[in-house]
Amino acid sequence: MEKIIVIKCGGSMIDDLSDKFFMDIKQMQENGFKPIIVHGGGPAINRLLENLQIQSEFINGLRKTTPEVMEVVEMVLSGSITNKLVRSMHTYGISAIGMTGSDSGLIQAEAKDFENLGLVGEVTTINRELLLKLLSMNLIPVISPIAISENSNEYYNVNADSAAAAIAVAMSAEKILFVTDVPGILKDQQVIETVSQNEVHSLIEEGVITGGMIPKVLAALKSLEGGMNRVMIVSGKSPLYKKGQFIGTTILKEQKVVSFG
Ligand SMILES: Nc1ncnc2c1ncn2[C@@H]1O[C@H](COP(=O)(O)OP(=O)(O)O)[C@@H](O)[C@H]1O
Ligand SMILES: CC(=O)N[C@@H](CCC(=O)OP(=O)(O)O)C(=O)O
Repeated sequence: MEKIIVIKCGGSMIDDLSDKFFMDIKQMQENGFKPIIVHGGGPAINRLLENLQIQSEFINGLRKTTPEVMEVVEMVLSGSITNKLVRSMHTYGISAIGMTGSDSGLIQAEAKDFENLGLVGEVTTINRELLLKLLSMNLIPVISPIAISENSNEYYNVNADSAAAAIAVAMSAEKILFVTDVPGILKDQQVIETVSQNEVHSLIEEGVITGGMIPKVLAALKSLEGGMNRVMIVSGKSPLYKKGQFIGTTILKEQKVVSFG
């Protein structure tokens, strides 16, 4: 099996990705890893909506998506950000191919809660074969989290963290990295190096994890439940790894205590 690594690039630092970030991706490929990039773009969507004077609101970290908002979401994610990222990768000599999740049913979804959230999608299926084919050609897929319904009649806005988690699980990836604008989960301004599933829930309840970090850690937990073993939150503003180790917060599966006798 290929050593697939899913890298979710958050919109929070997509314009500030360091040279080292791209060089690290190249290095991963040279070390035999097959990266798949899934990107977000929340802040850029906010800016264009504001310029167009279109109101939008977040409910539990998810953008309520009317058809009008959806047009802007697609324009920014698939029209602008995917292409920019692919061009940057080419500048560093990395062969990448930009795709939206609705290409060839790459990400299929259904409405999460149409009444309250409109066109927000929950992933149901990933076109695994398509991604495997692209990876076998040594291309890095750069995916925007727009999904399509099973009957292709509807398209959906999927939170990029959940899209990345669904892809990592479907591809049986070795690792998923949530690349964001902070060096990991912070508590009292210090990075927490490792945290268990239960501790994550406590950190949310205590109000340590808030805002955009909530959908990220929930997606991280979902990927652990889906069978992933290595889940990390790392910064895109600094090198991804040092001395062969990724730098950031590792979210660990709860260890089951087995008692004998
Ligand atoms: N405990 C925490 N540790 C680190 N960041 C946190 C925490 N709680 C909330 N955050 C916020 O989460 C943000 C990252 O989420 P978000 O802005 O959605 O990023 P992205 O666009 O990369 O997905 C950080 O910039 C920070 O403001
Ligand atoms: C449903 C939903 O909220 N979709 C997100 C998709 C982009 C995203 O997730 O971007 P970040 O990674 O920068 O947060 C949105 O509309 O902002």
